[in-house]
Amino acid sequence: MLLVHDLHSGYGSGTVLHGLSLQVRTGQALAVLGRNGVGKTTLLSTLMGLVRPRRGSIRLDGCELAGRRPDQVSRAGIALVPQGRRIWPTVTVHEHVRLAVRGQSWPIQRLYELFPNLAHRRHQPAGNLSGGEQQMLAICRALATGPSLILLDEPSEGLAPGIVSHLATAITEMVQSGLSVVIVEHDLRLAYAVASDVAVMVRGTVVHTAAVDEFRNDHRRAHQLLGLEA
Ligand SMILES: Nc1ncnc2c1ncn2[C@@H]1O[C@H](COP(=O)(O)OP(=O)(O)OP(=O)(O)O)[C@@H](O)[C@H]1O
Repeated sequence: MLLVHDLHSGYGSGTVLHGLSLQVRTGQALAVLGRNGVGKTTLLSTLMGLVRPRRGSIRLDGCELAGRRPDQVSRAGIALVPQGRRIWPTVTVHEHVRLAVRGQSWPIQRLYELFPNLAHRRHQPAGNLSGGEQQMLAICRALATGPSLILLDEPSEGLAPGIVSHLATAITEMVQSGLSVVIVEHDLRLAYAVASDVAVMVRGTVVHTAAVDEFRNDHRRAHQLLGLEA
């Protein structure tokens, strides 16, 4: 279980997260929603150790991670799939996966079963893949590190709707296998398809949490918090 309590972080003299708290149960997918600039990416960067928290606690299965370096956070079981994917265009699919593999929880064969397109294109440079395949590769590479919690930052960005539904299937399979997921996503169809719960951020803190079914039927509240049409 991930337990985040009273988290404060930011850049330089600016504070972005103001006492944020949330929790993610083992095997749960939580969608973090919010308008542009409320601090969703900063939250994921802080959980991963890329931005140092100024105060607060990040506990994964009882282990305190606040203040740890990204490599320590990774070894403790958290993996980040960053916005923009950050794959290496000239490196083959298989090398991406092989270089990341750690431990036994997601052996390469199992990863290729989850993403058959990548298996077919394993010997091609990642730059030849479509945007959707590159996103799958970024997820595959994160899974290869053997995490218990995966952080997904806007995985649907720039992808066609058909590809997003493939992505939803893959993420759902990951959750069903026991992985915990935090997904930051503007595409509410994807967020609702994969997550059981939502946490809504406003100005650097979580102001509302709910089960997905409850939230998606509460149009008024979604409108207020996310600026959607009622
Ligand atoms: N590297 C950085 N240095 C300084 N300020 C930053 C940096 N990254 C983000 N910020 C600022 O932190 C605030 C929160 O940004 P963040 O990207 O976390 O929000 P977000 O909710 O993920 O937004 P979006 O939905 O547009 O991706 C913004 O005011 C942004 O300008």
